[in-house]
Amino acid sequence: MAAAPSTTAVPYLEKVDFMKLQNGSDIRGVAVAGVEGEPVTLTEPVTEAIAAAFSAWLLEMKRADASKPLRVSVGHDSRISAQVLQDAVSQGIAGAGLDVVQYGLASTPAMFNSTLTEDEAFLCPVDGAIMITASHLPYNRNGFKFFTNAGGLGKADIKIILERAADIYKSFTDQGLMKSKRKASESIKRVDYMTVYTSDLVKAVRKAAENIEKPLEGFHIVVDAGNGAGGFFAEKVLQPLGAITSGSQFLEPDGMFPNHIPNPEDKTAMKAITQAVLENKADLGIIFDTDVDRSAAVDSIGREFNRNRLIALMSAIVLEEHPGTTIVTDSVTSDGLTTFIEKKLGGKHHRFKRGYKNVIDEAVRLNSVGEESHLAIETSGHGALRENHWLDDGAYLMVKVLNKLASARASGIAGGSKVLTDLVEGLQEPGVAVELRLKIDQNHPDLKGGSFREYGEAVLQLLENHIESDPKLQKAPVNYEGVRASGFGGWFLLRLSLHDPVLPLNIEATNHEDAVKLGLAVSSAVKEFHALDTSALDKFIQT
Ligand SMILES: O=P(O)(O)OC[C@H]1O[C@H](O)[C@H](O)[C@@H](O)[C@@H]1O
Repeated sequence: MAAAPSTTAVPYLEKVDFMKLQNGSDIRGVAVAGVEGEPVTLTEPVTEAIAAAFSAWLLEMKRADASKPLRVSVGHDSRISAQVLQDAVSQGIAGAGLDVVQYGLASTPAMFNSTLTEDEAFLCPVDGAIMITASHLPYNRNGFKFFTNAGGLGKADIKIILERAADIYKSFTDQGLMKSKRKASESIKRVDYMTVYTSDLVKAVRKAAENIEKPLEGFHIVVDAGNGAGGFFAEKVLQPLGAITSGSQFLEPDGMFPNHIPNPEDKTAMKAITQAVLENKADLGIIFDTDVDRSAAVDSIGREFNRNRLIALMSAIVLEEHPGTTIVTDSVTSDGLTTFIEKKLGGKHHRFKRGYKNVIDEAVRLNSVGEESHLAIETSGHGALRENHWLDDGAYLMVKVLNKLASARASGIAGGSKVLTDLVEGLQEPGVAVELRLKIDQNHPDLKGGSFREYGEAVLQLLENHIESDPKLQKAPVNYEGVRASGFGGWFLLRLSLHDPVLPLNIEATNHEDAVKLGLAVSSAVKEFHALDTSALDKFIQT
């Protein structure tokens, strides 16, 4: 029960209120009031407690070499709550006795990079980094991602930090908060770190192009940053490399995202960049999500390098450099992609679980047990390369694509982005590809007090039994998540969402009719589960 209304800046909160802010390996919540049914959960004191908890965690991690105060960098995307949360985060860090270095508008990968950069003039490397972002979520949300030089924090660390934050929060007083505010205002340092990060990207392309100063001279490349944090890519990366960037759009940060959702998985967003490429007769289009850890591209004739096609392109590039290497992907990749990677490119496709951190951790694990892997990539556009410290960086993925363009030009091959399009030649693409998200009603009596996860697992178990008794369906021989089967010239995967009480169903087939047959197979298996909202599936199989 909540305590009586108080005049303090620190209203009573339970530990569970903190735990609810965990979203896999991120923290996410509501930071702006005004949306019905979505009360603010990331208040300033909550944020300060989380930053203080991260600082305490970091102090423990780095205790051995903490002869001088630890440094933590703080950056944010274009959200309207960014400034308020940046102040609260800074107070949490300063209050814990650590040094705060603010970067202002930044990308998530740049924040990780700041733990690796060796440059004292920019107060680098930092010991820890906090990115304030909620990726492509609506304007009222926000959240945090945390990094050390070992990479992004995982689920288990986030849980510890939130538990600790709940305890710290309990000890907050109005006077204590005033004190940390004063401490922060006296000690915060500001650094233009994005200059360091972008010049690293520029250097990487120049190096790949035998140190030509402007290897992209003559290329016309348009960027769509969706009013997120990625606008820097046009001016600070492409232009110094000689590319023309006119026609680039939505480069100005605007946390209301007035043009489209900054998300390469969003159809409207992809349409917007495709249109910009065609209207400007550009060689290439590049699109980023809000915090630039994801990206996609569009070739000069408007074909998307997105989802399986982006993975195919990146696999082709990486397998040229590392023949035979294993490509780790998420679970919703197509059968056609496996054939392409294994038969055409001579690599190995390891289709693992959904979730960028899962994919990256799996690639790292494979290398540690002697299986060489250089690329971990998700259909969502998250991708990480071994050569880039397994940092999932949408901008770096595009650097690899630019390298390919530049080296083709250097060796006299003309034709704009055709060199890229040719690389994915032969990838079989389904006529129909859908993702239907089936919600589990957590208050339904069918759950019998159990969790939605248990309920979801029961649905999956029954579906698996059905597949085994259906001669038209073949269960995927190797599968790490949910239930995947092939049949009718296509496949489906039903799995539990990483975060929500939802069973996402992916279906791919040559045509709608076959996709419906796959949908019907799932539908007949799950029909007894009344807490499962199958309306999206019902609608699909009726059309
Ligand atoms: O399991 P889902 O609900 O489909 O969500 C899965 C997605 O969640 C987040 O957005 C992660 O950043 C992605 O890496 C992941 O793919």
